[in-house]
Amino acid sequence: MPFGVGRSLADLLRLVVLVVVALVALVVPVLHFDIQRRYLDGNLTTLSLLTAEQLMRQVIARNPELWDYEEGRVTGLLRDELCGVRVRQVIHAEAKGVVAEVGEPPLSPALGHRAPLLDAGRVVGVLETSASLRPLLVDSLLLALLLSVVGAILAALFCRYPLARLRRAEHDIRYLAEHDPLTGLLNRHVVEALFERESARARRHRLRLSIIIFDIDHFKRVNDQHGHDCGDRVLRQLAGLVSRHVRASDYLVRWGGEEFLVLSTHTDLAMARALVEKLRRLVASHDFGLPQSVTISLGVCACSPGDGLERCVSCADAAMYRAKRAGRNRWFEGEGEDSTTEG
Ligand SMILES: Nc1nc2c(ncn2[C@@H]2O[C@H](COP(=O)(O)OP(=O)(O)OP(=O)(O)O)[C@@H](O)[C@H]2O)c(=O)[nH]1
Repeated sequence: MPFGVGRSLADLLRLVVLVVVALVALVVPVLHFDIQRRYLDGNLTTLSLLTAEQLMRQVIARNPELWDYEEGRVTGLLRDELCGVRVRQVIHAEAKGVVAEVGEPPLSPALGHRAPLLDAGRVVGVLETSASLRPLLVDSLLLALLLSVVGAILAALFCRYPLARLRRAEHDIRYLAEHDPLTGLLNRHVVEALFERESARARRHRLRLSIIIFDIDHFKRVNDQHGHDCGDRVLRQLAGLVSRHVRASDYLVRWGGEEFLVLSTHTDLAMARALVEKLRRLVASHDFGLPQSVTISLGVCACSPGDGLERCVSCADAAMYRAKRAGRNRWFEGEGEDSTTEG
């Protein structure tokens, strides 16, 4: 009968790790692309500001066979990297249109610049520089892929080791908070939340919900006559016995010392009566390894829709005390109309 509420710290941490990995894999490549684009843009601007003379000096130094300089005009082709970037240049002579074009126009998306081409202070044409952004995009996409893979591996390792340890610790803490250490049953701290959940479900599906409270008869005598350890053993045996005979959809709770509560879902009063009688007989006929038999007194209450936990418990509790007063080893139902004794 596992019971857990709320989102765990481990779940929250896992979410944070996934968000961080996704952000890094997204933001770093975008930043990388932006920085590279600015760098390229700066280089194109620098190149556009070259004078014809400077341009010629650089170009001829690199490709002397391709270049020709006549009457202060630049003609010819440049296929090279200037200022560290591969560029396409279209050089216009004054009023003569394009006189030189370098390579194919870059595929879009591309960056472009236009600047006057000067020769000895005279404008001899227009220098256009442009560069494709595709290599940068490819680089950034590869970086995103790399970061995603590395991030996924790190996140998987984190979830497998530190997070798994945290999850186990959380599980242990939750188990201790929700269970009774002696019997392993749920403890009374969880009943409020359980009842809220199950009564909401019962209202939605028009089902009935019953509460049974039972208490071991003269348990003090067991402790006094056979010792506290023997009393503990009886409590553990009783818990195991009853939990094997209630439905998986029922909740068996150690309510206090030698008192137990069953929150029985999908159970109306007729079914609850049958259950309490079954439990009473079961315990009374079980061999706990003691000279005397162990019996229980029970109280049952079929909760009405809208009843709170407190009302249902006090109804079942009052019925159980009536059973004690009436001689023990018997059960009463809430509001106390009926009772039965050992058959
Ligand atoms: N061994 C053991 N005894 C417990 C534990 N919790 C409560 N008890 C004992 O349960 C006994 C309950 O005694 P009482 O409240 O007088 O009830 P009772 O003797 O069962 O008598 P009735 O309930 O009236 O039938 C006390 O002796 C408690 O010490 C526990 O965890 N282990």
